[in-house]
Amino acid sequence: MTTHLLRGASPLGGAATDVLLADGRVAALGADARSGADAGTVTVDADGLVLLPGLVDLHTHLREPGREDAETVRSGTRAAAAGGFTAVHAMANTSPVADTAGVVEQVWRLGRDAGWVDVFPVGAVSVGLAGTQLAELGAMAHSAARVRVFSDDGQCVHDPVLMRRALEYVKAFDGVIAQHAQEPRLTVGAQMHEGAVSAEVGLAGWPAVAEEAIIARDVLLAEHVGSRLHVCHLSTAGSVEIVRWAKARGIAVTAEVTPHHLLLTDELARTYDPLYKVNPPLRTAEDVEALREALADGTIDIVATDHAPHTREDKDCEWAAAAFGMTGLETALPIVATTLVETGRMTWADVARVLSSAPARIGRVDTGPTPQGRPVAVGEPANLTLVDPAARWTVEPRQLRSASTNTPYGGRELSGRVVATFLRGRPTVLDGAPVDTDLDGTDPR
Ligand SMILES: NC(=O)N[C@@H](CC(=O)O)C(=O)O
Repeated sequence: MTTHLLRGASPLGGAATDVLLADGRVAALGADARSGADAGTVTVDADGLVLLPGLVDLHTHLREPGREDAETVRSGTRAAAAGGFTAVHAMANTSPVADTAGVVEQVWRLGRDAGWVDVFPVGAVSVGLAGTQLAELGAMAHSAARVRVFSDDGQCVHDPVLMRRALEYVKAFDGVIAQHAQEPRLTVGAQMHEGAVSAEVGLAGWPAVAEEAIIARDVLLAEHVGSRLHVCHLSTAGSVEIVRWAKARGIAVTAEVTPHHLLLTDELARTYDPLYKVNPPLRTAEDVEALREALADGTIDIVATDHAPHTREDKDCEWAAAAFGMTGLETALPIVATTLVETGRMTWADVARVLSSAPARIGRVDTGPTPQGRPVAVGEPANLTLVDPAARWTVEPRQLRSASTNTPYGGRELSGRVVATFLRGRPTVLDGAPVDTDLDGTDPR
């Protein structure tokens, strides 16, 4: 395998050094890296670039099997690599649902064959996401896909008995239940955040309490059974308060926030453009500020994209008829850089934590056959991302690599750009573009 020398890279934004990648690992740093290079080594000019551990997404919708018109494992993971990711967890709301060992193994194999990032399938909690009968959690955990994260995402596990059983069951293999916190009876027909804007624009509201009531119940359930709970996409200031309380009490809860909930507000619903329709909904500026603060102070553990690609037919229609969701893999890091690093509230080391080491740890993929989210250190797998922190760029939806174009950021200027991504020492992205020819040369679109 070709060796690479990253010249003048700044690991986690620290002092510049040279980094040698050989045999899939970080082989040497500094002067040792230079002396370890040989005639066949490819040099990458990393002057002024921040070197991060490869990003790990705990919440990606890849749509395969079933909705390959919106995204395939191949197209979604290529977009992920372009966004600096070396691993994604693929959500279970596919068709068929990933609720058996067979389906999770299929998704895992598709990911391995595509070769862009490691794909770790998420298993459904309930059969068919129907919320009534526990899925084959053990069979999925012991399959080749080694599932550790279970979620009915898109649906809430609203039955407290089922949730309790799921929390108890996954303890046997150190799994975690990732809850989509949405009380269904409080959100029947809901279209957007319930508040002043929903009243003005006349769309059915989705109260903050519908999220907060489930989180409050679930942290208490997790405490009661002594199991791990992960809360997906926190969107309200009240949710932050509950998670803060639960952590102070020693409950084993972790939480994520999406890039869009760190940046966008319900004011955008005034456009009636379904690009801004998402589950959970965009909230108020006060909620956005509480989420930023909670990410910076560690109450929220990670940023997860909730990349939710949808076809033009499913998004280019009137608001009430449109699907919930927005793409996010290629804009996640720049949004964190723009909202939190550029403003001095987080360092690049913090970014490495919230977008790599912490999600890998929660998903239990920091160990095992293909460890992710490891430190940038000699001997560790060379899953790495080079970022230009000074780059400013304007999002052009057609230039993004997802098979779907439902990004809410078109025309928006962001800071920070992924220049290169390495998966076990092999470049998947160079000069900001996916390295198609090193793989099998096919363009998924
Ligand atoms: N996050 C979203 O808005 N959409 C998700 C599922 C969901 O509804 O949570 C999707 O799969 O499209």
